[in-house]
Amino acid sequence: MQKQKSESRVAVYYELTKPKIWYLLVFTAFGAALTASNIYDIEISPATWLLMLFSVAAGSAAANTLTNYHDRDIDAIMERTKGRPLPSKRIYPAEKARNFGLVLAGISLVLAFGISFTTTLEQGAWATAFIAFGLVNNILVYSYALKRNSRTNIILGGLCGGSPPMIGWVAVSMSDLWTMGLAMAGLVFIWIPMHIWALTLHFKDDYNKVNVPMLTAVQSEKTSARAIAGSTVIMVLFSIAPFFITTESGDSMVGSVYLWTAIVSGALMIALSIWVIVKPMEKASWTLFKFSSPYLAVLFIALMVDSAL
Ligand code: HEM
Ligand SMILES: CC(C)=CCC/C(C)=C/CC/C(C)=C/COP(=O)(O)OP(=O)(O)O
Repeated sequence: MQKQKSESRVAVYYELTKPKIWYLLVFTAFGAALTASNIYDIEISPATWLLMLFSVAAGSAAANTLTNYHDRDIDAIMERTKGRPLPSKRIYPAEKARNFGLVLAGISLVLAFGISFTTTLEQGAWATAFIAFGLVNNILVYSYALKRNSRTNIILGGLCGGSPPMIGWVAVSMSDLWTMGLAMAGLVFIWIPMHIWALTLHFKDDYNKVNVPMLTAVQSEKTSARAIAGSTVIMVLFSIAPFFITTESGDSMVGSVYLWTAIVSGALMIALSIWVIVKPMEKASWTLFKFSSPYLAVLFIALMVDSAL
């Protein structure tokens, strides 16, 4: 009985971190690191892999935990979130979750700085800075400052999504960090509006119950559908950018395998967003949301494969 109880304690704290979300965040860091390793033919030591992946996992888990702590009041009201560990009192008092999140955040910063000892001090310092930026942007800027006050909360509050690819890149090289590294971070950042606005259109009533002004919860269905389609087109157009980026010696970073993957997968996402315009409140927005994460993963897989060829 005691073993089963201790497992459920681990499981409920694991659930508190929203693992499905940080799995993809960690995957984008992994993708950026492997792509940089392929492009510059730099081997990544096992220690650097572990420090980089675990710092991003701990940082993302910390951010999700601390935003769950902050949003426990509205989460208890929204249908989609009321079963979570804090609203359901499966973790009580809530300060236990806050402390857990703060410890995770501290661990993520220490692990990121540990990259200094397996690469260079400059690389470790940048990795630490990107973790700190991700934490501050997601917890303080998005959740505490913007989420309940601005329709554009996910724009300034979405910059954190670019942190994991920047950490993955800088764990391998400082070269082209602000061109190709930033482009990979941009893929995640520019992907966010289509990812979340499709979902919040689907859960419009939930968000209005708690007065969270997600753009597609407060706009008309027609305007929301257009915002989703517009953000999808912008994302697809931006997804071509890595194909045109070259190294300092003028060599392309990625080639036609990535280009055609981005074009074909982008065409599917645009088709889904047109479906949302035609039938805005149907399951079309939910389908677009569910396709959005695999779409981002496919782009990062194509970057890894193409850079290895
Ligand atoms: C401000 C930025 C973002 C907001 C507001 C946001 C919001 C959300 C919400 C509300 C959900 C549904 C959660 C649930 O009810 O289970 C969700 C799911 C998800 N998010 Fe995001 N998200 C953001 C950025 C990101 C980023 C940067 C990533 C990873 C790169 C990401 C990955 C995911 C994944 C993998 C899921 C689960 C998808 C599924 O169930 O199919 N999100 N997000
Ligand atoms: C490296 C590092 C620290 C990066 C941080 C990146 C990060 C954790 C991004 C997650 C963003 C996200 C899923 C927000 C959830 O929004 P929400 O709280 O509105 O969703 P909810 O309504 O489902 O709770």
